[in-house]
Amino acid sequence: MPTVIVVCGPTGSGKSTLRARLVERGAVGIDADEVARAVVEPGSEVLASLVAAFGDDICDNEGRLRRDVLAARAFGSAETTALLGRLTHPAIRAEIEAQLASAGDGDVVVVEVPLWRRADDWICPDLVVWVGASAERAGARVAEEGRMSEAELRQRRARFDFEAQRHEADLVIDNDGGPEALAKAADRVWSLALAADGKGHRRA
Ligand SMILES: CC(C)(COP(=O)(O)OP(=O)(O)OC[C@H]1O[C@@H](n2cnc3c(N)ncnc32)[C@H](O)[C@@H]1O)[C@@H](O)C(=O)NCCC(=O)NCCS
Ligand SMILES: Nc1ncnc2c1ncn2[C@@H]1O[C@H](COP(=O)(O)OP(=O)(O)OP(=O)(O)O)[C@@H](O)[C@H]1O
Repeated sequence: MPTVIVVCGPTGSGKSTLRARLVERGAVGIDADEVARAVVEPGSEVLASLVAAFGDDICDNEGRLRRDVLAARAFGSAETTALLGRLTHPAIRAEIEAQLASAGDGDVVVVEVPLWRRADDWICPDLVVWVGASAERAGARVAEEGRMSEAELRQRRARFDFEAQRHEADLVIDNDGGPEALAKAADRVWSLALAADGKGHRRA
């Protein structure tokens, strides 16, 4: 059995950076956002179902998803947000489960999955790590990267209950410090993962 770490937390908090630090220490990395992009490639069944639900104009002339258009339409209400999840999450989960199933005994697999909740009842990790950074700090970092403004980051964070997610985590990392502090936190996660040795919360 591999040891599975879930890394979750708000937009721009440092999840990918922590995942990268863990991969440097020997973990196998999985990024749910990357999987989520793969399942809506042109010609995919998931994209066809999204077009049927949200309209033809969520795609451009080449049949590629216009993410901003879908986001504007889907995140407008709780009902359409839930519909988006029903149409996309099964395929995302199936692909992540397949990648987990192909991991070897003794591997440490780190799954970065922003929207994970224990009640969703999938993955069954040995260790759940929540990475948080203040909206000011995370906003400054992503704005410097040119990825989004602080206002957009706040808007994205408001779409999901990250506080409830934080309360469910085994380990909470405050990533308002610098890269050295995050590297130390990665060392701590790594030693907890090695101690868990695939015998954590997961069901048989
Ligand atoms: C609608 C999409 C195409 C918009 O893409 P876009 O690149 O503009 O935004 P992005 O994916 O970065 O999402 C931004 C943030 O919105 C929030 N968010 C995304 N999906 C959801 C959701 N179903 N429910 C609540 N919040 C969500 C998260 O905070 C996320 O970090 C995209 O969010 C999507 O495909 N969502 C459905 C799949 C999903 O839930 N992905 C999230 C991780 S697996
Ligand atoms: N401890 C840190 N010190 C300085 N910069 C950091 C630190 N942690 C993360 N960053 C920077 O903050 C930005 C956001 O980090 P990252 O991409 O890891 O967040 P994320 O949670 O994966 O974001 P998203 O939710 O969009 O996937 C990046 O530019 C990253 O280099």
